[in-house]
Amino acid sequence: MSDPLLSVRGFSVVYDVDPPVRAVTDVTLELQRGEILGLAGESGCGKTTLAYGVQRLLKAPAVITSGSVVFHDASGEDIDVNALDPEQMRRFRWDKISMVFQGAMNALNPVATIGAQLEDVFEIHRPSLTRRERRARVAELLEIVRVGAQRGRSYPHELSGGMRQRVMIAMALALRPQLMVMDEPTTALDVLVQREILRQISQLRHEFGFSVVFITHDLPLLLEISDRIAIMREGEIVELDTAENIWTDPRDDYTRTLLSSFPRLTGDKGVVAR
Ligand SMILES: Nc1ncnc2c1ncn2[C@@H]1O[C@H](COP(=O)(O)OP(=O)(O)OP(=O)(O)O)[C@@H](O)[C@H]1O
Repeated sequence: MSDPLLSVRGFSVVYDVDPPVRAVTDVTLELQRGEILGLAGESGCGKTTLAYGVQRLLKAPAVITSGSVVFHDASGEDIDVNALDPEQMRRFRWDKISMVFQGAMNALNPVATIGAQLEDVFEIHRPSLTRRERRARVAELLEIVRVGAQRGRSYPHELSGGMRQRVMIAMALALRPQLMVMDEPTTALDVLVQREILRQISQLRHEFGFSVVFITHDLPLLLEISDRIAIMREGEIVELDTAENIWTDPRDDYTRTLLSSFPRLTGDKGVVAR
C-alpha cells in the first residue's frame, strides 16, 4: 500500500552561471514512509542538488525553476515545502529532517565531549527537558548506535572514525526525524565498518519508522541497503524501481551500463539485510 512521506513533482534546478547548468530536470518521485531510497548515478548527475533542493538548502547561483514538494507529516498534515517562510522552514528542517554528510564525523567539536555535544541538541531544540532527562536521552542514543553510554565522556579524538560517524548518526536521530538524508555517509570508512553501520541504519528505520534518502556513487552498496533505487543521469531520473528489479531486470540502457561498471556485482548479493 502506498504511504508516501514526500511527494516531489516536476522539480527542476538550474545553476545560473554562464552557460547555465541544468542540474536537475523535471524530477517526479514519491518517497514512501519507512523506505530507504537510494540515489545513484555518476559524479555530477545532480544527486546532491536534488536532495538539497527539495529541502531548499541550495544557495545562489542555484535556482529552483519549477516543481512542488509536499511533506506528508506523520500528524496527517500535508506541508507544502515551497510555501514555508524562512523561520517555518528552519523549524521544519530541524523537526522533520536530518542529514548525515560524508566526513560529518569531522564536524564534531574537538574540545567538547561527545555527551555534551549531544546534550546541546536537546538543550536547544527540546528546552522543556530537564538536565536529567537530557542525559538519559543521550545515554539511550549512544546505546542505540552502539557507541555505548559510557563513551559520552570521551572527546572526539578518543574515538575511531566509525565511532564518530555513529555519534553523528545518533545526533541525526536525536529529534526523531521522519526523514534522514545521507550523502555518502560512510564513504570515508573501511568496508566492514561501513557495512556494520548500514546494517544498523536499516534496522533503526524499522524501529523508528523514518525514511532514508541515501546518496552514493557506490551502486553495489545501494543494491544491498535500498528498498528502491533511483538512477540519475544528467539531471533526470532514468529509472526508479525496487533494488531487486534494478539488480535482476534493469530496463534502462544507462542502468545496465552503470551496473556493468562494477565488477563486484558479478558475485552474490551482499550481507546487509533489509
Ligand atoms: N555552485 C555551482 N555552480 C555551478 N554549477 C554547479 C554548482 N554546483 C553543482 N553544479 C553542477 O551541477 C551539476 C550537478 O551537481 P551535483 O553536485 O548535484 O551532482 P552529484 O551527482 O551530486 O555529484 P557528486 O556525486 O560528484 O557529488 C554538475 O554538473 C555540477 O557541476
